[in-house]
Amino acid sequence: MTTVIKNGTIVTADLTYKADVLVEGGRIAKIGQGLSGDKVLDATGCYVMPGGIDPHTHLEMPFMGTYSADDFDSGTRAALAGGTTMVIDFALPAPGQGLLDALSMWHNKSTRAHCDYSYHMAITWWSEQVFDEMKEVVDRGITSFKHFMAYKGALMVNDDELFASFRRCAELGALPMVHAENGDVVAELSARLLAEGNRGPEAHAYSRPPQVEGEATNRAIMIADMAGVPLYVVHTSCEESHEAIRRARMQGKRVYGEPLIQHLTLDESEYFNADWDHAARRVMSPPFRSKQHQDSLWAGLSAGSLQVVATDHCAFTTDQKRFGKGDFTKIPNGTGGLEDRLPMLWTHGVNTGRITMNEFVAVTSTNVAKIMGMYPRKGAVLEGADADLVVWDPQAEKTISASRQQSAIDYNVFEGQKVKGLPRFTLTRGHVAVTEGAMSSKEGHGEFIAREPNGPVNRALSQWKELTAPRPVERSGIPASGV
Ligand SMILES: NC(=O)NCCC(=O)O
Ligand SMILES: [Zn+2]
Ligand SMILES: [Zn+2]
Repeated sequence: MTTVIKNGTIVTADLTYKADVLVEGGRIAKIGQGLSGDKVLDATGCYVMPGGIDPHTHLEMPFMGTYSADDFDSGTRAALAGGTTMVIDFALPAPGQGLLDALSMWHNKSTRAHCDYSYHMAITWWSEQVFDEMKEVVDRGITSFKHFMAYKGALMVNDDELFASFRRCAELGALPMVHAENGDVVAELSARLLAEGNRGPEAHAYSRPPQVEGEATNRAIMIADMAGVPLYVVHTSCEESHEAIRRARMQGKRVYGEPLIQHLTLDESEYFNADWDHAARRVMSPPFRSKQHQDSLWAGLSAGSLQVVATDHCAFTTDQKRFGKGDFTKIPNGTGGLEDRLPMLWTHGVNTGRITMNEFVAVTSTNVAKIMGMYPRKGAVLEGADADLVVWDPQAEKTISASRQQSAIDYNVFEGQKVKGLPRFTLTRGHVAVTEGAMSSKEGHGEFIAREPNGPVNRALSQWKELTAPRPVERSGIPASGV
């Protein structure tokens, strides 16, 4: 059984051209003119692009005394509905729990996935066992390790643990990632705000100013540089953090920054809404920022100093958010966005001229696949690549509404936003999962994608670090060791 996508314009990270795409056995079999197949998908007036890859989701994640409400069933349905064909979630060992143990827990959850997936492994504590198991994790195709510099007393790791883990990542050809906020300062500010009677959701934003993010980003960059490893900074939300990344890249350091669609399009005024529920539903870390920070993030995407747009999809129901009534520190942190990332970015990015269509493909798919070690199997429209494709109708419009979403929660942070640019079809390894909003995805269709360590950037950086490593000076008559 073959499927042909006809009459569309292929848009990749670097090319735009008219051609048909033939899909067979879950892969792209041929790209060319006048192709035919058993089943025809009409792409007239549409762009044929690699499906989105969301590198940052938390599905059924145990967090702040509860579990995020979208699991691998509803979460990956939401992804496909919005043109995203792969998610990278986080396996999160409880402090003291082994990495391989956590991994099998996440493998159990993801059996329900409708689209392909991978994980990052979180380093939430440090020991010889963690050090040893990191190798096995990489051998099993999980090549990125996440570190929380915030959430003191829960997930946070300290600088000595960061340095040890980053060095281990360097040895293994893996990529360390950071949630960059100074957790000690956030804890102090939170306690002071509560003591002063600041108990509402707006205090969440007061407790996490841009400085805590800028400081932690810079610290992580310097630690990664000393460990000789590239670094990926998740949910970059402000100019202070972007500035640190930009500066590091200008100095030749290998650092990636990931803004979220929420930070690009929603601002801090949401927290001043008179409705407690409205504000609490938007509590996430880092919080939404001012317009000035948003402009910085958009500029970073067009300038190339920021490489990826994600969602950090970590959705909680209104009832879950209400755990924090009277104490903002107990509001579960996180927002949704999986179904809306591509339409919102197209509407506010491509339709406004802030980014090109090709840049859109790069930041939503191709750059993720390259950075995360799965290109060109994913993130490409090339013969032999997985047929994870979105046929994008730039004229299709809708108004975002929780009443029509796949996500399991009872609201949407983008409620009422009009978007122009939607999937006509979404294909996951050749299976047509979405047709003009109608779902035909299959629970359990999603497969785990093993990723490759030691990509070109890791190799180049370790070569450079080896070349410039400290060496003893040879002096005549004195052994170099100084003995
Ligand atoms: N971002 C957020 O508020 N929740 C999800 C966990 C995290 O990424 O920090
Ligand atoms: Zn985070
Ligand atoms: Zn996250």
